[in-house]
Amino acid sequence: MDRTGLQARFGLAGRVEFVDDPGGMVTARLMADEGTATVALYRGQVLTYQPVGGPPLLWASQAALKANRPPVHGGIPICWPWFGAHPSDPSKPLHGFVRERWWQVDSSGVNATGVWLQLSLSHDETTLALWPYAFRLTLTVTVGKHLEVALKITNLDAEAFVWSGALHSYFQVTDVTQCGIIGLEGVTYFDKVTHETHTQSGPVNIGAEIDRVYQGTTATCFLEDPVQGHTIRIAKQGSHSTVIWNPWHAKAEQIPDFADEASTSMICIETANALAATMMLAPDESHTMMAIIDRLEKK
Ligand SMILES: O=P(O)(O)OC[C@H]1O[C@@H](O)[C@H](O)[C@@H](O)[C@@H]1O
Repeated sequence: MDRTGLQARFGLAGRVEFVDDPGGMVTARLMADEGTATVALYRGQVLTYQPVGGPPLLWASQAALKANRPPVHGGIPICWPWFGAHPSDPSKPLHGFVRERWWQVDSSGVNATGVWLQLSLSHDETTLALWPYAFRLTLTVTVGKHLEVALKITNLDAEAFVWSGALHSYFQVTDVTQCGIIGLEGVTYFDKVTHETHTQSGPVNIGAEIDRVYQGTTATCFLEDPVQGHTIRIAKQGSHSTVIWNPWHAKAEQIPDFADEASTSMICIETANALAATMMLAPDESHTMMAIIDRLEKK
């Protein structure tokens, strides 16, 4: 559907409007009294979130958006139905296939939590060729006092299926080397850089490549940015692992559209179900994984 058709069906005066992102792709802008967010319909990807009175909280590669070259690093890409490499076939796309598809707009509205938009994506011939199960995903993005991103996964198949995935959130920081992530103390993680397992002690600090899957954790994370003078709070539901990722300078150079300075101005804290948190869904069963993001000002 074109932008005018979307505006006529799902636009809400002063609350929901359809605009183009820097790459000319149609994007929904949600405007609440407490903040704004944009959601790209291609990829089903939240691109921006800015609470009123504060800076943007999500980082996105402007070069990637302009070029519209997959994968677009930034905002909140959705990894599904597998996280990372496909478990048995490395030729299949990293992080699954739903971030390179058009999502359908189902509805929009305003409720007590804020301004919301619901998108959905279901199986088709191309998804069945990559992954042989019938499914439906609904993505509900709500902006109010927080940004809430809820991914509901429903098994429409006659067989049970196993999935892993993530809301792969990129956060904007001033200088990541001065930040700390609180909330993962005592949690065991698999380090994808060294292939070792360790237990976190104290805050997570970043000064080199980091790619870790923290396992068996439902904890809220707090990203402290002393230069900005605020903390970004990332709470979650229906998620049993948290992924922390920054490619750092050398790896960033190998990623198209990932400017070198991005290594110090962003950090991914991903609401995930990965590795040991891989889930099985029986026919007709659903599961919702949700990230709830807001900003705490330094008192
Ligand atoms: O470049 P992509 O496909 O968006 O993936 C980025 C990164 O995503 C992280 O979640 C993974 O743990 C990393 O291993 C991966 O490199």
